[in-house]
Amino acid sequence: MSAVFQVQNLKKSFGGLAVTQDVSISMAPGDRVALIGSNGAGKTTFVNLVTGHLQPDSGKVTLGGGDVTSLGPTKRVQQGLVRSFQVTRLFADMTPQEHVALAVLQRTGRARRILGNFHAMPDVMAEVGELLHTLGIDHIATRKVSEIAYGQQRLLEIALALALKPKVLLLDEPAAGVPQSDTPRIEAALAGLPADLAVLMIEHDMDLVFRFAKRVVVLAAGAIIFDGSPQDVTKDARVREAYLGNYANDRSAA
Ligand SMILES: Nc1ncnc2c1ncn2[C@@H]1O[C@H](COP(=O)(O)OP(=O)(O)OP(=O)(O)O)[C@@H](O)[C@H]1O
Repeated sequence: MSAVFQVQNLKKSFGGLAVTQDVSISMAPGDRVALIGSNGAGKTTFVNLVTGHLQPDSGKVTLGGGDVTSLGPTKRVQQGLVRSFQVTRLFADMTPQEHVALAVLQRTGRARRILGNFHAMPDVMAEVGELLHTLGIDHIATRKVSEIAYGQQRLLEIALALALKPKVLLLDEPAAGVPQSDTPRIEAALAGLPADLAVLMIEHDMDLVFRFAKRVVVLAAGAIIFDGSPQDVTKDARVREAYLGNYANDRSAA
């Protein structure tokens, strides 16, 4: 299938430090890719280059075949490249329903009529209901964010990203900070993401990576050292040395 998202030969240095070194990744609709790497490997910088929060020194980012390298974050979102919102950007006094309604209104160019009467807009209410249902948080739709569990807030982040109808979704550690007892809910939500959406997930939890990803990309010192199947990643000598170490040994012993 042809690529919906491509990064070609991306480079970025901070002073003398090359943080992104000739990185190329291509994703097709429906891809489920995990980006892993140790602390300081360059994952956050890579995501910021992709979203437009940072400009590369050289290289190209294309979305649906169009070059978006010189576009800022807002334009990239409008074209379908969406990063999940962060819990820190949720409003404590607003409900999940209001958050998602606002995102839908924004996407459909009706944000000026903010919240006032979205209850009277059947299309908005239907979409909000469906999204909250997809993420398994419809039962807390009208509670304040300050009253819902952290794991539910993280699911709301994903609902907000989906409300923008992305073609490519970047998920930044969706299970980080979520109690172990709630991670199955996050995994179920991830399993229910739209089949044609390309998803790139940055994640440290290797169990989640192996359950979610069909492909794993490993960054080390700003460069891609592996891009392949989850089965092969644990066998790769460079990956074991740079990152997986004990995890790979445990899995092969199991
Ligand atoms: N604005 C900046 N100025 C200078 N150096 C930076 C800047 N941003 C990141 N770096 C450096 O670039 C390297 C990669 O950082 P980055 O945050 O991208 O890694 P990471 O893989 O996301 O790490 P973590 O998992 O800890 O978030 C680090 O050595 C970091 O100190």
